[in-house]
This record gives sequence, C-alpha cells and structure tokens, in this order.
Amino acid sequence: MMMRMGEMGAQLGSVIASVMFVCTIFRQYLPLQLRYYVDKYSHKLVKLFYPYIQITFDENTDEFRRRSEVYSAIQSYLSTKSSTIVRRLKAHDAKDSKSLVLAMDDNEEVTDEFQGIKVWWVLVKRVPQQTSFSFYPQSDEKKHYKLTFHRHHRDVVTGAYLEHVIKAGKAITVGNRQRKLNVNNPSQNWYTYRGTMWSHVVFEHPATFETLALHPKKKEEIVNDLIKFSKGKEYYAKIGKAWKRGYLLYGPPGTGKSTMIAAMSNLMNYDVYDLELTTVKDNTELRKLLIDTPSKSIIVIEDIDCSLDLTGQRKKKKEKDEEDNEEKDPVKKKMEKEESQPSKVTLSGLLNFIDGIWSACGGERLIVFTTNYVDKLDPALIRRGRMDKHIELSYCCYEAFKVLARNYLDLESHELFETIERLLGETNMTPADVAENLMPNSVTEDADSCLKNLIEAIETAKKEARRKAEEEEASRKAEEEAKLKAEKEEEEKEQSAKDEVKCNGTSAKEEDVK
Ligand SMILES: Nc1ncnc2c1ncn2[C@@H]1O[C@H](COP(=O)(O)OP(=O)(O)OP(=O)(O)O)[C@@H](O)[C@H]1O
Ligand SMILES: [Mg+2]
Repeated sequence: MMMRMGEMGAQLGSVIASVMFVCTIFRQYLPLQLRYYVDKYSHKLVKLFYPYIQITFDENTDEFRRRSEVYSAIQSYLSTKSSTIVRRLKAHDAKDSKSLVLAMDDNEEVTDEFQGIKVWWVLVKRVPQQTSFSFYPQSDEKKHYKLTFHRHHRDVVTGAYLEHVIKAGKAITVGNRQRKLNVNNPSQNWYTYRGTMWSHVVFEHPATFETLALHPKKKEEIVNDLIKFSKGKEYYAKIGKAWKRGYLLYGPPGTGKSTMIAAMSNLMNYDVYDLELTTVKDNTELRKLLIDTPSKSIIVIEDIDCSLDLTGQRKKKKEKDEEDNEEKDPVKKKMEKEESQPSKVTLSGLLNFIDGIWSACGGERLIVFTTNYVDKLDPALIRRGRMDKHIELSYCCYEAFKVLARNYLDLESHELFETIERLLGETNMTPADVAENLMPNSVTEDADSCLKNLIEAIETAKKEARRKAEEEEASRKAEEEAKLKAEKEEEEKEQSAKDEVKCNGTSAKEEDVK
C-alpha cells in the first residue's frame, strides 16, 4: 500500500486537477459574486483532499539535452536504495563509471525516510506522440524523477533532505567514477571538429602508497598531508587561501617520482592532468588549459627543468631540414612552422599559473612538479607557498627495500636481509634497479635466488662506483698536476722574459759607455 503512495498521490492529484480544470471552465459563466466562492472553496477542497507536494527533476537541462547534474546525483542516490527494494531494475554502464549502475526502472517507486519523514520517488518516462516521421524515435523521450511528500514537511524536504540526497549522490558518483589521465592537445586542434584542450585515457595505474618503496615515516607524513588537504575546504576558506597545494618531487631518475604521482591519484581519487609545456605556445594558452581542469585534479609538470628555460624561453628547439621542408605541402609546412616556434611560456607565466587568482577556480587541486636537478630551478618557482612541500626521493634505503621485498617476493624477513642492509648502506642504488633485480627471471626462480641476484647487483654497483670514484680521483689528480705544470711553465716563461729584459738593458748601457 505504502509502496505505491507516490503514484496514488499523483493519481489523486490528477483527479483533483481535472476537477479544478472543469471548475475554471464553468467559472467564467458564473456571476462575479459566485466566482469568489468557487475560487475559495475549490482551493480549500484541494488542500483538504490533496495534502501532498510534488517536485519534478528533469533529466535534461537545456536544448542540447545535456544531463542535469542534480538528476544524475538523484539517480546515484536512489540506485543504492532501489537495488534492494525495487524488483524491476535497469543496469547500464554510465559514462565514466567503473562499474555497472543499477537504477530503478521506469515507473518504479522507492520509499525513502529522512528524520522520520517518509517521501516517495517515482521515475516517470514520457514519450510524446509522434506527429511526424523520424529516424530517431527515441530522441524525444523525456524522463524525470517525481518526489512526493506531505506538505507538513515542506521545509525539511526542500532544505535538508534534498541537500542530503544531492551530496550523497555526488559522493557515490565520485566513488564509482573511472579516473582519467589527461594530456594537453596542441592548440591548433582545439577548435577543430570535436576538438578539446585535453585528451584522456582511462587511468589504471596500480601504484599505491602501500606499494611505494619509501621510508615509512616519510610515507606517513605525505599521506597525512594529502588527507589533511582533501578535508581542508573550511580551513582554506577560513585562512583566505585558494584550496590548492603544490608539491615538488625531486631526486635521481628511477627513484619513484612518477610512481608517487600515480599513488597520489589513487589515494585521493583525483584525475591526473599531465601538462606538456613544450606544446603550449604562450601564457594565454597555459591559462586556458588550467581553467579547463576540473576540481579534484592533479596538475603535473614532469621534468620542469627541461620544459622551460627559466630565463624565459624554451630550451627545446627542433632542427629543421630546410630543403626537405620546401617540398612539403603548405598546410603541413605551416603547422610545422608553428610547432617549431619557440614557446612564449615564461617563468612569470608559470608563476601566475600557480599563484593567479583564476587558479583557484574549480575547487581543490594539487600541482606537482618533478625534477632530477632541484639546484637548477629558479628559487622563485619553488619557494614555500608556491611549492608547499618539497619531497626528496632518493636512493633505496633498507626500509624501502623491505617494502619492495614484500611486494615482489611476499617476504617479511630472510637471512640475507642483513647483508642487503649493509650493502645498501654502502652503495647508491635506485628503487627502480632494486625492483628490477627482485623480479624473478623465470617462473621457477625462487626468492632466495632473487635476493642473491640483488646482492650480486649491489656488489657490482659498489665496484663500479669505486672504479668511477678512483677514475675521477685519478683524473682530478692529473688535472691538478697539469695545472701545476702549466703554472710552473708560465712562471718560468715570465722569469726568462724578465731575465732577457735585464740582459738587454745591461748591454745597452755598456754600448752607451763605449
Ligand atoms: N619508490 C619506489 N617504489 C616502488 N617502485 C619504484 C620506486 N621507484 C621506482 N620504482 C619502480 O621503478 C620504475 C621507475 O620509477 P619512476 O618512473 O617512478 O621513476 P622517476 O623518479 O619518475 O624517474 P625519472 O626521473 O626518470 O622520471 C617504476 O615503474 C617502479 O616500478
Ligand atoms: Mg618520472
């Protein structure tokens, strides 16, 4: 009985609406005095027999039939309720969703309760009568959710309840969302047919902070920092700061900078926007790209020292074969010319990108720069406040090795661990190299053999490092000796020049005396 309450309410509503309609038609034939009484009592009648209020939420918001965000949020919210109550469900793979969405079927009803108040939701589908022939008969189909509730609860339902539904629905959509890795397109493609500033692929990198080889203390500090940031909406609003945070990841190649970005994305459930600065023509384009990134995204600029010459101009320049170019067709030639032109993205443009007032639009965002050479960067770019957190990713320590041993070999301890600890303390080896050695070469290779391979690799690296150090020392000594020799020769030359002058002076005097 209660299950179809919304529908009953709707039917009762339509009966009363029909009575009202008849009254309105006859009303015009009545004398003025009588009209007053008809209006008064018809409204009382409606109030008496129909104590419910109905709100409808249309699927499409505009003439382009774009889906309403509110409708989608209601759909997600109701999918959790309806999948256990409703008998007829519809399964569909929603756009950007990583799993099937189970939603109530057309004309099904769901009862919901909030602060002891009962409300009823119905999904209504309307197919307008076809008056003309169409190849796409389904395109005119219109859907909406109808919410019915008692008028006594008007304030609670239109206020707190709807806010709760939309918030919970959006959270479910975000949790179910498929994450994306976006890369920026060259600007000549932005305005072509279906051209967009960013192209994306599904992001399914398996790296997490659990699998990341890093000292546990450092890891915990970074994870806490990220979680604090994601919960910091009110805090950032209170201190009057845009809700964004900059991270600078630096360290030698193969120490896990890119892996950490993937782990950040997996932890925060943010999309990654990998910004390739070498294809951005100028600061205006940079700004447009940034404005096009949504909330909950990580904007990444990898190898920042290589992307931008910090005096203002691009380092990377294409060498062109002019003869070959002359034979190419003019459109291709123009595109290549545009591509090869040095970019006008400047350091100040990049600083504006981080600090600018428009960088706050669209909510929470992380900006991550990576570099192998932190000393090469302009201090202005990485000062605190711009890059809030500087994280050094360095060579593999024993704690980091233990994470890799757990990931790759399911080992918590082993008799060879002590040797490895000692060797890692004496040699610089990147986590990438350690990981490579821990990977079995064949299906039959066991953990013992992998650890022995690693020990051998570290010992070889140690010998190599010693040999290099000796070579460097020898070349330094040779350079010093050469320098000393050159200085000595210079001194001797000077001395002989002086002696010659002296000698010439004396013989001239002797001649004068004569
Ligand atoms: N700290 C780490 N934890 C787990 N795996 C790691 C770590 N560092 C490196 N690796 C492994 O090594 C590979 C290369 O690492 P990654 O690409 O993250 O290095 P990088 O610091 O970004 O190097 P580059 O400076 O060359 O970009 C990864 O695929 C990963 O398997
Ligand atoms: Mg990298």
